[in-house]
Amino acid sequence: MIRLSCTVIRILSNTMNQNARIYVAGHRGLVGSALVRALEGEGYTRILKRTSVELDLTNQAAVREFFQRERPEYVFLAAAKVGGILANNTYPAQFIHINLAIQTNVIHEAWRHGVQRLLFLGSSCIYPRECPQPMKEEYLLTGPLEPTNRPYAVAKIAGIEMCRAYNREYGTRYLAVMPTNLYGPNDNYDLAGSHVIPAMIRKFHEAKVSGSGQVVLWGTGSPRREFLHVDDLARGCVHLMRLEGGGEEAFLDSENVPLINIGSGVDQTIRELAEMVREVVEYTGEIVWDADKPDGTPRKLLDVNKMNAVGWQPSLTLREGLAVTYQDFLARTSS
Ligand SMILES: NC(=O)C1=CN([C@@H]2O[C@H](COP(=O)(O)OP(=O)(O)OC[C@H]3O[C@@H](n4cnc5c(N)ncnc54)[C@H](OP(=O)(O)O)[C@@H]3O)[C@@H](O)[C@H]2O)C=CC1
Ligand SMILES: C[C@H]1O[C@H](OP(=O)(O)OP(=O)(O)OC[C@H]2O[C@@H](n3cnc4c(=O)[nH]c(N)nc43)[C@H](O)[C@@H]2O)[C@@H](O)[C@@H](O)C1=O
Repeated sequence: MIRLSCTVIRILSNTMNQNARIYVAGHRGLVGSALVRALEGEGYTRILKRTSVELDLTNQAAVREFFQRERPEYVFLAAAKVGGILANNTYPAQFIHINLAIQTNVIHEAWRHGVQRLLFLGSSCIYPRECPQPMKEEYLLTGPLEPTNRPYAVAKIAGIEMCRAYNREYGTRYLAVMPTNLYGPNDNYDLAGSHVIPAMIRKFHEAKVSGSGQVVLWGTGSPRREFLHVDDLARGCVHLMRLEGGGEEAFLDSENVPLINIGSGVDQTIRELAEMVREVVEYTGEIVWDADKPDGTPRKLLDVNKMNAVGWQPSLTLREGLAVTYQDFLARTSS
């Protein structure tokens, strides 16, 4: 796979100076922690962080007070209620309520306190269930959504619309980035709430250690998914945040909407993924498919031409990413 072109990035990236006050909302999560690694790796030192206990982003008064006191100049909005297919399907009210509350409070208070640049993280589930593949940004709102995550997707679409509306009415330059399914360090390995990759890593690893001859996976294994290592996503997000005139036009649509997909551009079936994870973990037992569990969207492959056009490419293949993620899982579970 082509390695990230640092030269292109440096040419376009000369804003967001290293003393800028940058708020990473959700800094302990999969995405937020990767954003902090990427920013620190680029020399940023004034990164504002709050846990959900220190600052509950569903509390509007607390969010207002935080922005008033800390005055961030840039905001990465990676705090959200997040989960895999089962969690989304089991807690639809929480997924719509908490996400609408967090993003409404953060986007609005960011604007009220003069933040010109905010990056909102959406998800590839915003596109219609039966979307033409690969999914282009312009396919948003062209068909019915996948029922297992519709409340979450509707909240994310509202977030995109807020960025669009604030940009139009108030002249901000907010970005809405739609990542494909992600994985990497600090992922959620709780089997009831997790996405498929951490679930497979944990299930295969525990079966290997216990000597169990069988691992049960969900659905039919036939849906297709695209995956991106979270460090590649984070570098892409930092890159986008730093673009100024000359780079940004490349991904604005006819209404100047800064909606941009980010993914690897490659997908595979869940069954193929299972074989890859099994190999990485070195598990030799049988895989059983529980068809009573939902499959979800049949296929989710993003069109990533816009992202590639602004000089970003992923650096890790899925197999490489799975290998480093399993090593990270081992390091964390053995300590
Ligand atoms: N994981 C994935 O595959 C994908 C994720 N995304 C998007 O990326 C973003 C980040 O997801 P991800 O990192 O995976 O999620 P995680 O669950 O790993 O992290 C979410 C973070 O949000 C914070 N948070 C949740 N509720 C609140 C609250 N009420 N107040 C303050 N903070 C809160 C948590 O903080 P704390 O730890 O302090 O409790 C947590 O660290 C989300 O917008 C998600 O939709 C998009 C596509 C795929
Ligand atoms: C990021 C994305 O994530 C969610 O959508 P999803 O892509 O369907 O998520 P998932 O990772 O949970 O499953 C992918 C596929 O894998 C299958 N699968 C097999 N075995 C296990 C398993 O053991 N656990 C899980 N979770 N899935 C399994 C599972 O049945 C499905 O077919 C939404 O939250 C959505 O809102 C969203 O944005």
